[in-house]
Amino acid sequence: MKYTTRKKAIVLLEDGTVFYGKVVGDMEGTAFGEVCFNTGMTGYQEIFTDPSYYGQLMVMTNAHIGNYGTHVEEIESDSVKIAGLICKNFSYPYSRPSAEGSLLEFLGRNNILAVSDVDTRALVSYIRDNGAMNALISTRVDEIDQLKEELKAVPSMQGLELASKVSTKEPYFFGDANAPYRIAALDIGIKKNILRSLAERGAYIQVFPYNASIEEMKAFDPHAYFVSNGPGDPEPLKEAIATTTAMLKTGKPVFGICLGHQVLALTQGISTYKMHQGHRGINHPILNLLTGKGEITSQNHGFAISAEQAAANEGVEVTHRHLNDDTVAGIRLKNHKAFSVQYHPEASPGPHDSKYLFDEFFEAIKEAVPA
Ligand SMILES: NC(=O)CC[C@H](N)C(=O)O
Repeated sequence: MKYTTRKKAIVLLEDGTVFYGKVVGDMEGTAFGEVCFNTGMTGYQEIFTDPSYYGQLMVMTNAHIGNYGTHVEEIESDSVKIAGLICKNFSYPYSRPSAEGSLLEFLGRNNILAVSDVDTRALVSYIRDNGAMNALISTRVDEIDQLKEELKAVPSMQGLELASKVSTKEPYFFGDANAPYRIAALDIGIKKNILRSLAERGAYIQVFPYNASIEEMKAFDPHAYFVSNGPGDPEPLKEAIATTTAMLKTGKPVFGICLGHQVLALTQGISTYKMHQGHRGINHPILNLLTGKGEITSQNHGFAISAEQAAANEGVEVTHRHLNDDTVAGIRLKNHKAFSVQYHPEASPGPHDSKYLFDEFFEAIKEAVPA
C-alpha cells in the first residue's frame, strides 16, 4: 500500500485545543475555517462540493471516507468548496464498479488538505459541548505557537458574507429552453441538484449572480423566482434581501431553500442568529405543521431564524419545525405565494421525504400561469 507511513498533522482549535492525526496522501500545508461536523453515512462528494460549506473545515463522523470513490454525477458544484477535511479512516482504495476515481485524486485536483486518523468522536463531542469555532488543520506540527497567531486572523463566521465568493459571475441557463415554465434563480451558492429538481418538473431556469437586480431577472420574464442555499451569515446579504423583497412585489411565486429561507425571513424583518453548532446530516426530523406529518431531512446550516419573531410576525406562518430542538424549519408568507425551508428537499444523497415542496412550488406556478 502506497500510504502506510504518513506524516503527522494537527487540528488546532481557536481555544487552543489540539487533536493529532495524519496527513492524507503527500499533501502539505495549512487550511483555516470554521470547524463543523456532518453525520451523513454517505454523500461525502456531494458534501465537499456543496457551496454552502465554503469556508468550513468538515469533520465527517462516518468512520470511513473515500471507500466508494468519486463519480462526476455526485457533485453539487464544479469544485470542492470545503476548506479542508478531517476524518477517522481515509480509504485510499475504493470499491464501486461505477466509480470514476479515488477521493484522494479528487481532493488533490482541488488542492484540498485532508487529515485522517483523528479521534473524530472526541472532536465532535468537544464541538457539541463548546460550539462551532474557528480552527485550522496543518502539517506544521512543530509550529503551534505561530499557527495560533495565524488562526487569530481568520474572521468569525458570524457576520461573514460569503455568497459573493461562490456565486456565478455571469447569468447562465439550465434545462430545456422549450420547457413550459421559466424560473429566475438567485444564486447565492446554488447546488446543482436544486437546478435538476426544478428542470425535471418542467422549468427552464436562468441563474443570476448574487448581486443581480430585479430588472435583470424580470428581463427573463419568469413565471416564478427561486432563492438558493449558500454559505456564510445571511444578515450581511443586503443585495439578496433587497432583490428578494422586489421578487415578492412582482406577485409571482417565490421559493427559498436554506440560505434562501433565511433571506426570505429577513425580508419580513425576522432576524437570524448563529446556532451553537448547527445541523449537518441526512437524518434530521422535521414536523410539517400544516399536515401533521413527519419528514426525515438532509440539513446543512449553522444559522437559523428567530422563532419568537417568526411567531409574532402577522404576515408569516411557521410551517415546519425541527423536532430535535424546536427551531423553525419552514415558513410561508400569508399575503404572497412565497415559502421556504431551512433544510434540503433536493438532497442528493438523502431522504426523499421533502420532494413534495418542489411539487407545491410548481402547483403555485401553474395556478399563476394563465391557461
Ligand atoms: N445550506 C445553506 O444554505 C446554509 C445557510 C447558511 N450559510 C447557514 O449556515 O445557516
